[in-house]
Amino acid sequence: MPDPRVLPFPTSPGEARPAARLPLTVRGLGFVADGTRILDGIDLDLTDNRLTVIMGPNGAGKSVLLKLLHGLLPPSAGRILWGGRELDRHTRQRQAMVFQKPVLFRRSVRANLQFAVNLKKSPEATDLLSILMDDLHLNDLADRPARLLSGGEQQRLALARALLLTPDILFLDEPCANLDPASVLLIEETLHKARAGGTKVLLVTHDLHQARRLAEDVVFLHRGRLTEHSDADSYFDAPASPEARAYLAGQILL
Ligand SMILES: Nc1ncnc2c1ncn2[C@@H]1O[C@H](COP(=O)(O)OP(=O)(O)OP(=O)(O)O)[C@@H](O)[C@H]1O
Repeated sequence: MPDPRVLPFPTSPGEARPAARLPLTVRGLGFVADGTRILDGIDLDLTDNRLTVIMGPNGAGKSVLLKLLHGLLPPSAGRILWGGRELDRHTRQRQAMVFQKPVLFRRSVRANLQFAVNLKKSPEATDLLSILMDDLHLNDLADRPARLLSGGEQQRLALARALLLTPDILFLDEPCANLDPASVLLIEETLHKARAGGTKVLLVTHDLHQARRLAEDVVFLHRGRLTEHSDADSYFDAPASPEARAYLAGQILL
């Protein structure tokens, strides 16, 4: 009997920390814009399937890092390897991204979701559609124009559409900013299920409560540099870097 809490992605049952389907290696990554160094010397290995939270003060470079990893910006220096290879069209198709401001088609909720189902062209996609519509409470909204939904409703739709692609990697950039607690809960429960189903989740959030609820490991950025990558327990209980300690204490970092 399949576990109804787990989305039916292909998975390796019984493994608490399975290897990521698409392991990431980053070496010496840098991004310069208009002569300003936004990211510098980033080294990072994400090789297992833990839910990784990326934290850091405003302007630290978190969104830029996600965009570089997803191929939305070109690096100025360094290398990003997915499964040992540079990002290509095939690898990109194994990734999905949810932005803080959802990017939706000017069509109904159902049409937005159907677009992703059609891309997958698999019989399982239709089953997954019905699970995600239930989980994210989208059934009553199905015929509404997506652009007229509230922020929380749009974000639930964006997450459902991303997960319909059954991505190996799911990037989320502050997906719960400005959402009410009920929407946050629905999104977090869905992320737990996606992670349990084998999707590697990389989430940017400023919400410490959310980070504590979700993170299994934490990457901390400060002024374009990666100062810490720790297990979540170590990060929250005894952060190794002075910058992360100050951030968690609510001090303004300059
Ligand atoms: N495409 C771009 N071209 C040039 N500069 C950019 C670009 N995107 C972001 N920046 C700059 O890079 C810096 C880091 O931006 P980024 O959005 O990654 O920060 P962040 O850590 O996500 O911050 P926040 O927590 O405020 O969302 C900022 O100073 C921003 O103005």
